[in-house]
Amino acid sequence: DQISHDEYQKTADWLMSQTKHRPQVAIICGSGLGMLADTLKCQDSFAYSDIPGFPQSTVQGHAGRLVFGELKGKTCVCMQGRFHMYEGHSLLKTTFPVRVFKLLGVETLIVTNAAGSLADGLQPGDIMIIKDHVNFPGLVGLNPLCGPNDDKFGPRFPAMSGCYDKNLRCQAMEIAKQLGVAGLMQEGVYAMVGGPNFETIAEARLLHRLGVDAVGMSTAPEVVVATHCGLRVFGLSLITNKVVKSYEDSDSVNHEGVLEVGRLRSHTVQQLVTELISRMEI
Ligand SMILES: Cc1cc2[nH]c(=O)nc(N)n2n1
Repeated sequence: DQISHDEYQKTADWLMSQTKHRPQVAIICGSGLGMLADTLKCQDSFAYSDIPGFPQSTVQGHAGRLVFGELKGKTCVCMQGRFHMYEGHSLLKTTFPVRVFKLLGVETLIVTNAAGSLADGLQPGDIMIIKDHVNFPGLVGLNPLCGPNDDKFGPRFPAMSGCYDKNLRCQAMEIAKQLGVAGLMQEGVYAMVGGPNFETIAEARLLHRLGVDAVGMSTAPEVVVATHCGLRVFGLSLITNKVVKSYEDSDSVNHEGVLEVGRLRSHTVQQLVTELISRMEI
């Protein structure tokens, strides 16, 4: 199944007819991090179900609203709730909003997600600035860019090296120091797995051996599409749990625990993203 350029344009035109906001920054809020949207000023918000072409979010902890507004003088659009491959959506659907943001004039995409940590130094409650990702589904052809290329968005064979903007990563670390939360933060490699099940111990050990620091079930397809159409990208993972890597360890992870850490740290993530946006020279 394909999505035509006109379908993206139709959604963008509908949104532009419903709000005067013309966003420069788009933010995709991960599990339990939707509160960021509530801090936008002069909000115009829309339920995904009211937006032509938008899929429906079905995951507990994801609201399902698109919120436009002002944040530190920058016009932003925030996704409260995102779409995941494990919900059964095609990757064209999970990444549909990214191309709509491009057509609205957005230049920078900020993605946040919840993830389990494989790196010994990353504890639950820590924040990982995404330095790079491993897109496992993409490596086997589950990729939103599969099919005829839409040259209006980007090239047939887009480069992905450096898709997480280095300048924004440096600024985020600087902000963390000033906020006094640098101790919670480090850069790392994020891996996307399809889910919805969490990893087996053998899978966790394999990922760790491959140099992955945190693992989640989202983000990579959105970033691939964003990079394809020339958006600058910044990503961070809120570490919700340590992935079980030992057969002696009796712990196991569950979605409730993932949401709990999201609530705990969401204020810090909010401060970080807000400050990062306020420093953006648009
Ligand atoms: C959102 C999320 C949280 C975790 N934790 C984990 O151990 N493995 C995952 N794949 N994920 N994904």
